[in-house]
Amino acid sequence: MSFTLEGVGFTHANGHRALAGVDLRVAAGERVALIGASGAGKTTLLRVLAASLRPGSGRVELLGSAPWDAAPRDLRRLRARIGVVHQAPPIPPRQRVVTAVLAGRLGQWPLWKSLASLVLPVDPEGARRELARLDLAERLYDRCDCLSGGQLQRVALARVLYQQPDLLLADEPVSAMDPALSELTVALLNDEARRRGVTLVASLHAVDLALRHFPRVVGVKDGAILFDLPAGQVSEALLRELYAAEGGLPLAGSPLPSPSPEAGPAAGTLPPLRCA
Ligand SMILES: Nc1ncnc2c1ncn2[C@@H]1O[C@H](COP(=O)(O)OP(=O)(O)OP(=O)(O)O)[C@@H](O)[C@H]1O
Repeated sequence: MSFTLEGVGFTHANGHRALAGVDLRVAAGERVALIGASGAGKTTLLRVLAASLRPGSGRVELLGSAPWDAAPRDLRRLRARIGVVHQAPPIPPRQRVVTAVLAGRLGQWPLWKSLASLVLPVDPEGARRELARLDLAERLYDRCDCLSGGQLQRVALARVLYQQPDLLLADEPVSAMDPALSELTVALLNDEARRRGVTLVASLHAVDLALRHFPRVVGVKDGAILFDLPAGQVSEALLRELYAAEGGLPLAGSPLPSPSPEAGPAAGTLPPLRCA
């Protein structure tokens, strides 16, 4: 089992109950989409799965260990095996793209290597390779505050691809991308998970993307699981119930261009900071 949640509940400090009685078991290598209206609890659920939020009730087991019973060092090791793509990537604005991508392995490298990489990137070719998969290789040495929201999301995805985690969590990873790029990016995430046998859980606003790319779809409503079904069994009636408060189904649309990986600048020395 990749993870097990049993009766998980979480209430915010202001008394707002974000999760209640959530049961979810996902086997290693499964690919699961979380869908649901805004405020349903998807981010909170992903934060519990990332071992960054301790639930107030219930049992959590992640990658074979109970994070909240583990010693601090074991908890750090566990977190290094979990890759998270945040809704708004927490990337320092002045950081170069290459450094942001290589940060994916900070939890796995010895301290000297992590510190060295902050000064002179230790594996620019590795970073370039992952960026190329997202058609962003030419921005390798740019500063992150020179990127658009969608480009920044691709940097965050390149970072998690570089990390090679055992459990990959993505919170609305394509929310700032246009429909065509969203389609390509969600397909890439699924290909990566399939190829490496990694467990993938992604929350998505676009229902059509979720149904097209993920074998298993979990509908979250009011902090609880409304349904947990193979994508082919998710009916329109269930979707209407899930999004009743939103007055319509959120869709992305899906024209499909082909990827065009581009070579970036030569590695080795750092070119001056620039905004391309
Ligand atoms: N820090 C907080 N303090 C109080 N309530 C919060 C906090 N963060 C989230 N909530 C509430 O918890 C509930 C679940 O929020 P969550 O972010 O998990 O939803 P979501 O499904 O990810 O929404 P969205 O799709 O808009 O990102 C919401 O009602 C939200 O208002």
